[in-house]
Amino acid sequence: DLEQDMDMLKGGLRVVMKTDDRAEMTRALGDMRKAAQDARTQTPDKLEGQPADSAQVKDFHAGIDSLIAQINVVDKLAQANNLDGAKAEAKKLTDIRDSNHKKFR
Ligand code: HEM
Repeated sequence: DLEQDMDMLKGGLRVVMKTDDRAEMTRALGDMRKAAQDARTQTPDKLEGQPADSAQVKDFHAGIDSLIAQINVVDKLAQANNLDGAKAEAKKLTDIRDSNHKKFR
């Protein structure tokens, strides 16, 4: 469920910010991408009962999509073994998290 996906994102982000191992970082990013893709199929409690084509549901999907896009940016840097660059870009994941939590949590 959505809570599990969020917990996966949290664990993954912690690894990304901490690790100095390229393989470990890319694995964590893969887990985060999977969790985000699953979250996209869920409905937050706040949006329960909203039609699938409502502005709020679309905005939720857009928030998840921006998270996945930034995960991909971080992953490209990690793949290139630029772990410092990856960590710098990973800080933007927390901005995306915070702005979306304000709206949907
Ligand atoms: C790296 C990014 C993110 C992290 C680390 C993160 C982490 C978390 C955590 C730890 C929780 C609490 C889960 C629990 O109750 O056990 C949570 C809840 C939640 N998050 Fe995120 N989150 C992220 C991004 C997002 C994004 C992008 C969205 C929406 C577009 C979002 C929407 C929500 C919602 C709706 C809840 C409440 C879940 C519920 O209904 O119980 N999160 N998140």
